[in-house]
Amino acid sequence: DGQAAVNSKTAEPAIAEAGNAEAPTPAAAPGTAAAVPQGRTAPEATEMPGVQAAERPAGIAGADAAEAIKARVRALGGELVTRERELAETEAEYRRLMLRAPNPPSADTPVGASDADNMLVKTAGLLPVFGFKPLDHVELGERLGLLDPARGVKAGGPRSYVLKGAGLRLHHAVQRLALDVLEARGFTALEVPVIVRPEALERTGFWPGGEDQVYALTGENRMLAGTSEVSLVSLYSDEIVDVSEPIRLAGSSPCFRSEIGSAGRDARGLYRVHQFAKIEQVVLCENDPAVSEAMLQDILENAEHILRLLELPYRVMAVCTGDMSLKTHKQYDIETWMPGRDAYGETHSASNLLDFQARRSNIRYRDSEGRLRFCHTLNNTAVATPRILIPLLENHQREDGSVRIPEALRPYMNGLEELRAPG
Ligand SMILES: Nc1ncnc2c1ncn2[C@@H]1O[C@H](COS(=O)(=O)NC(=O)[C@@H](N)CO)[C@@H](O)[C@H]1O
Repeated sequence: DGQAAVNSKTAEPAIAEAGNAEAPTPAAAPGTAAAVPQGRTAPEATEMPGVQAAERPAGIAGADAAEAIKARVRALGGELVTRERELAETEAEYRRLMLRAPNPPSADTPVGASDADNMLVKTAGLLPVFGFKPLDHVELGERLGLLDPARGVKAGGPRSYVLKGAGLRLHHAVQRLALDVLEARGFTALEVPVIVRPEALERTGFWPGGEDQVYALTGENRMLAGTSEVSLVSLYSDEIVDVSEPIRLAGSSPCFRSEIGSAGRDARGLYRVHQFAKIEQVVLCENDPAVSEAMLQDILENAEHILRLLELPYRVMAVCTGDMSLKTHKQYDIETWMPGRDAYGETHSASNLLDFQARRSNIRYRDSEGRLRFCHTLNNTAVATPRILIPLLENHQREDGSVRIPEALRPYMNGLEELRAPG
């Protein structure tokens, strides 16, 4: 479900040069237009580089020489204007191309063409064995009074849903559980903007390319973010941060996606909808592949821990090159068993972006030698709902159509231990 990347149509701060994050703004050569404050003429020609400081001629000859030099200055001024326009055009083209330069995949990323080439890393939890034909989440949800898909469509059109009663409480419970797990693991819980500026999408690598995945607000230069990752990373843009301890952020937000290109895929139920909720993990750390690799394992484990608390069987996949978006260096997806599909379905996506986002967002830190370096950034889903309700309902269903609530979730459901059909 990641978002890919292509054309940019928005203003964009310059991409800092590779490697020299401390690149000072190049001082214009003395006497050139850039160095001459507005409204002043260039200093005496003899101070101009490249113009021979001729011997000061005496008398009439001197007047001719002065004229010649003034003509030269005018000519240089005209050439300067041309050169500066060419430079601006070249820099704009350079930035346009750099915005499309993909992040190199890690050496251990499987090479492949599509998700079919993703590699199994591990499976966890036992698949349920039902002594009966299991119902899918839509049937379960309607019988238990948790969903009302038909009425959702009336309001929102296709790929809309309605959560009702205990269905809504489950939706909140899984988010509260995820937030508690993350806060206990040093994450700061945040609610952040979902209405975002185009720059935020470009500086986090969703644009150029993901324009059609995003809903735009008519008449305003604002979009609805598909994930709070956009705002969480942008919180620190253009800042020098302290990552002596990694910065761990837990974002809670609705997410909006046009799902252009998904056509009729997963059109039934809660799997692929235009609006959903997610608790998002974002980490900023120092520019050290060993550190960000360790952080990737951390945020993966956080998600696995939540799945174990929900007592859901899952597997971890190493995502291949052909299934990664341009901003990703290394990615794992977690797929959770969905009996209604008799298959695993993606529920989490964990990525290490190295300095790809930090470079575009200009997020730096001072290393032990005092040098300014771009951070590494990572993200992973902690929980995305209502999609997670699919395995939650389907794996824990009983023959009588009731659904057991996992122990760890009960405190968030007022102690409720199971869901039963009303009446
Ligand atoms: N259209 C959708 N409907 C319901 N859930 C979705 C939809 N798109 C994505 N999700 C859920 O959100 C999770 C994360 O989405 S993602 O695009 O793969 N990755 C991100 O957004 C990253 N920021 C990590 O969370 C997915 O694994 C899936 O569980």
